[in-house]
Amino acid sequence: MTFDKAKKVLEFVLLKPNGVSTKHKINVGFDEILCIRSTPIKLKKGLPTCIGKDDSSSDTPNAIFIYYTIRVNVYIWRIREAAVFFTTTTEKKQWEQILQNTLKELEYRPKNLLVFINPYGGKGLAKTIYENQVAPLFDLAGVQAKVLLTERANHCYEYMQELDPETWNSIDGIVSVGGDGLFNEVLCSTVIRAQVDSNKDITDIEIDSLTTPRMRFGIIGAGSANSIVSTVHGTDDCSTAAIHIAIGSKCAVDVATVHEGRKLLKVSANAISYGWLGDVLRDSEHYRCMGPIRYQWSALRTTALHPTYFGRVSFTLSNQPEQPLKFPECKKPCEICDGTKTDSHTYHWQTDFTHVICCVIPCVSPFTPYCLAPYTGLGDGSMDLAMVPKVSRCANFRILRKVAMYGGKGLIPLERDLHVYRVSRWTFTPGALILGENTVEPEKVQQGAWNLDGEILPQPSDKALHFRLHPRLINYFGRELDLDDPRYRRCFCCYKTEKKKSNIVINPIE
Ligand SMILES: Nc1ncnc2c1ncn2[C@@H]1O[C@H](COP(=O)(O)OP(=O)(O)OP(=O)(O)O)[C@@H](O)[C@H]1O
Repeated sequence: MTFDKAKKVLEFVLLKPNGVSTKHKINVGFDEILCIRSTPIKLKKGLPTCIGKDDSSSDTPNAIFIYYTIRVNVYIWRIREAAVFFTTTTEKKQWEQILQNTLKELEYRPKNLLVFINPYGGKGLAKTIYENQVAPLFDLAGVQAKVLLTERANHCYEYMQELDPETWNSIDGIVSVGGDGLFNEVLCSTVIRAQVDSNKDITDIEIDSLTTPRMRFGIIGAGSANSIVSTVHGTDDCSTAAIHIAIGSKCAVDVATVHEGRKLLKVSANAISYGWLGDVLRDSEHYRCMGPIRYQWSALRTTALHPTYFGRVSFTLSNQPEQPLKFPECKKPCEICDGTKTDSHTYHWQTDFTHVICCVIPCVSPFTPYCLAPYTGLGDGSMDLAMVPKVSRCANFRILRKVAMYGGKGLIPLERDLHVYRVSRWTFTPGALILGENTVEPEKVQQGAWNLDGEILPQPSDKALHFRLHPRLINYFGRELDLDDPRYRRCFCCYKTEKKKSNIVINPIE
């Protein structure tokens, strides 16, 4: 074993009985080492089963056991053991001390975590998943975790708002064991508190920038959709997520804030949608007793009902194009086209919409395994806004089927009804507000509901909603994937045409 202190890398070379080195060697970076122990643990399929106390007085006085993480395939991470034997106990102790000290010096390793478990999320297995698959890894890495079982909706939001400053400042990471809804509570609460602590007014949509919370976020996917965790790691495998938390992986993620005038409604790090997707979520709430299958049932019902909503989407592109964009015409009368009203955004489109979908991150979920927004990234400083005007039931079904089976990527060249833009902020003005002065009964204009990271938000008939992106606002326990790694190229056509990141395509649209 050789230790490169400058690069913080261990090189293991397997020796022949005569001391000559073989070709078998591996390099292990310290940021991939979970722990170093005097006593071994039992691993089953790359995961710890029985840990036991690390006691140097046990029967392996001349050995140390190094547990490091490996990527077993494109998505899944597991643990491996390297047992190193020394000729004397003194030599072993010297090595052990040097390695343990180097491990302690790693600045990104979390020491204190706050863990929220929603015992009723998804299939109700969150607590079991935490105890069996997550806690042993945290124990191995020596991470202290304070665990709280949520008792009601908003419990963890309130808990974090009321946390005393000393505890708040000692937390290195917040882990939610549940679905996207629980994570959204954690996200909103942390982002809001970070702004209060730094005297920033988060309700002001024009604010220069928000303060990045000092703690990182982690999700153990124990909910129904687990979209955010699947997007970050390319999988919702709980042990993979736990390994990234334990070794302190770090990546920055974009976040959007949702405003109604001077009121902050939500903070989102996933997908915001109006029309069909919002209605599916609203309808699915009536069928919670069916479990995760309720989404498929409500999708069928909503497709049959086929709602469309009149409104105006105005937006500002994240990068100005060289040539002005061409748009389909607005549904008349449009006050902005007529010149009777001005708009703070560069572009607008007023029509009847079947879908308005904004993705802050690519959005991998069981229903969109190939990404809803394949051309956006986790922390690329932009969100993708997709609009589909009123289309027939058949056309809508075709669009949904293509997204589910091939992802959003295949849809863009094929569907002329789909309009996608890379934006930094946008506004939705509901039909009733536009028609206010021109209709006798604006309240009779139908309003849909928003699906905000899997939570329902009804669209008020008399207020516009504003959305603003805050690039790389939060840090997540995950890795920026190496796009040039050949393992991401899964088939010949992908290899030839583009770089693949799990199932997320990175090349932006030119
Ligand atoms: N103990 C609890 N009882 C009831 N609701 C809770 C509890 N804890 C959290 N919640 C709320 O339940 C909602 C859904 O939780 P979560 O996301 O964990 O599970 P889910 O069933 O997978 O939902 P989703 O459909 O959002 O994925 C969250 O908005 C959260 O605020």
